[in-house]
Amino acid sequence: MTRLVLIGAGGHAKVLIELWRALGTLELVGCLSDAEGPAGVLGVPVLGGTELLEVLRNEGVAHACVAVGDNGTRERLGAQATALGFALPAAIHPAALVSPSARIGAGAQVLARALVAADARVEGLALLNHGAILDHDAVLGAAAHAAPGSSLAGGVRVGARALIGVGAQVKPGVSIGADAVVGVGAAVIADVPPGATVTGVPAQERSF
Ligand SMILES: CC(=O)SCCNC(=O)CCNC(=O)[C@H](O)C(C)(C)COP(=O)(O)OP(=O)(O)OC[C@H]1O[C@@H](n2cnc3c(N)ncnc32)[C@H](O)[C@@H]1OP(=O)(O)O
Repeated sequence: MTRLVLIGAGGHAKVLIELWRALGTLELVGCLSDAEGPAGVLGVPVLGGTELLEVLRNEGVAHACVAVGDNGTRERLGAQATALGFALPAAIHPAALVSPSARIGAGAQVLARALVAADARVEGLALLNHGAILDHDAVLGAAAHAAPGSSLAGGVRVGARALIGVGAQVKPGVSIGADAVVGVGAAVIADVPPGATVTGVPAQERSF
């Protein structure tokens, strides 16, 4: 069976271990983590830090999955793995609903109960978390994250590395800039500039 290394060993790694086990298509050889932590995650050994990526690649492990919630870190580690020659398969939970006309990029993650509707696009290393909705023609940008239960309506565009908080709602056609943050439970009814943080109903920009 094709072997895959998981980069990350925290909470998001647990979710992805269970996703890959549910799919049953790849063998998990272990997790890598640069942080101090336990020797294993849900029965998968932590082999060491990311310096082992090159060793594993040389041993013939050809697939990697970046199991890190932070968007910038996920993007950086994804680029590192790609540069070493790893393929980053999209992780799509068997209980997700993905339209046949949707497109899912390399290393993207679509978790259980998430919905990707007609002609929507999940770009590389983006994360559509549990129960999140990416409706028709919407785009979740590279390494962006739509948190659990968030809803991105038709034609919404989310820029690279943006975070849409848990349960947030975004009006049809709205654009969210790169690196923006939408707070938990916000209702976004107007475009959000790159790097801005918005909260509340209706969402308003505020500095933290
Ligand atoms: C599987 C998973 O867990 S995925 C997890 C995905 N992550 C998320 O959804 C988290 C999104 N992050 C948030 O919503 C955060 O609260 C942020 C980014 C908006 C603000 O975070 P912080 O800078 O840490 O703010 P902090 O908690 O210190 O609160 C600062 C102020 O903002 C208010 N505030 C914080 N979040 C919100 C919110 N979502 N809506 C309204 N007000 C908020 C606080 O009440 C506080 O108000 P005050 O200054 O009047 O007392």
